[in-house]
Amino acid sequence: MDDECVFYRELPKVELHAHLNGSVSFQTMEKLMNRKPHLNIEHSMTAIGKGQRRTLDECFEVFKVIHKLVDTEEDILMVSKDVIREFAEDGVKYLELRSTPREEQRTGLTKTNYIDTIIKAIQQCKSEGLDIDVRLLVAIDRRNGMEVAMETVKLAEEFMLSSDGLVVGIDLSGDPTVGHGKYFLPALERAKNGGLKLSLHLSEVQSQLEESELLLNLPPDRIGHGTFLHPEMGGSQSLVDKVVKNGIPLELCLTSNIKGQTVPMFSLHHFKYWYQLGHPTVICTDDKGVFCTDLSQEYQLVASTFGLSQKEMWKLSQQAIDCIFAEEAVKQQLKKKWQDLHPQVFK
Ligand SMILES: CC(C)=CCNc1ncnc2c1ncn2[C@@H]1O[C@H](COP(=O)(O)O)[C@@H](O)[C@H]1O
Ligand SMILES: [Zn+2]
Repeated sequence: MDDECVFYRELPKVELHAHLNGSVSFQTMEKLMNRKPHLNIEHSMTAIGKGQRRTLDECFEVFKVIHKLVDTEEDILMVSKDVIREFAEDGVKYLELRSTPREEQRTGLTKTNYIDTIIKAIQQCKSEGLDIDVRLLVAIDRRNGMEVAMETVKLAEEFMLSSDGLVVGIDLSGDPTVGHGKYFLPALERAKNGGLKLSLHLSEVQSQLEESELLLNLPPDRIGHGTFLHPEMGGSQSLVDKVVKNGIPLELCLTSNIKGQTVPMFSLHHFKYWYQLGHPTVICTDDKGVFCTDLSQEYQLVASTFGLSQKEMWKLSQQAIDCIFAEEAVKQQLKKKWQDLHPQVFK
């Protein structure tokens, strides 16, 4: 590893946009494939390698394959623990995982068990002494419609009350070309009123002005991607104004956007636009397994693409602490941790 790599790995980081089943590493995938050899699934079907690009449709096909491999409580426990360990090894000190609760008739998996198992994994990692604070966002997949969305919110509410602060919010994700955001407003409003934080995939693809306008009125607590919000990308000044006025942080995932072809090249990534505005942005991975990346690589990529210094990158990782969904006391603990680690990272 060269000095730059070492710096970005040692840099303490906050990861706020990581889909559990998109974050499964090559090594964990190997274990899953060995558990289910009859499925005949190969690595080329679950990840998009270096230099490769796929259409959005093709990317969403990948998740269907992964879901076949992860369909028992045992799988979910292993996947969750491996993903948490890998983020910890990469220098992530605070992680918000997100995942869509699934039921599988074949294996008897229920949505409640699904969430319970992820919580169990978080607790086990904690008791093993891993230096990472992990929280969970329960995800709504747009493909499943408004009724399932409402059920999901109710389930998340129950877990928010019973999980000792581990379940902190709701994510709206899934294929952005399916359905319309307006159908999810009642569920999202209920979540917000009940004390769940909202992170919404917004303007991930072009021509979603009306949907973005509606969803921004909630307003959400964070935005995933927001690729097409600003006027140069076919968005509008009114959308930008709403985001800025409400100080809504953006979760930005460079490799994901390049490999999913919503952004043509790194130098044209909307990180630049929002960073120049001085608006809070958080660098994230989205799906580190599918896109073959990790958070330290994403930080290094931002630094090299936009010519930011190590000091500026430190500031970015530190400012991400203010965007987390966990309570104020956790923010204070993390700020102290960053202070303590500073001399070691800049030795
Ligand atoms: C296609 C592409 C470029 C992916 C990146 N952008 C994404 N946009 C919207 N939803 C996503 C994305 N990546 C993952 N997800 C959601 O996360 C799920 C996988 O994680 P999980 O099963 O919820 O644990 C997917 O089925 C999908 O609902
Ligand atoms: Zn995402």
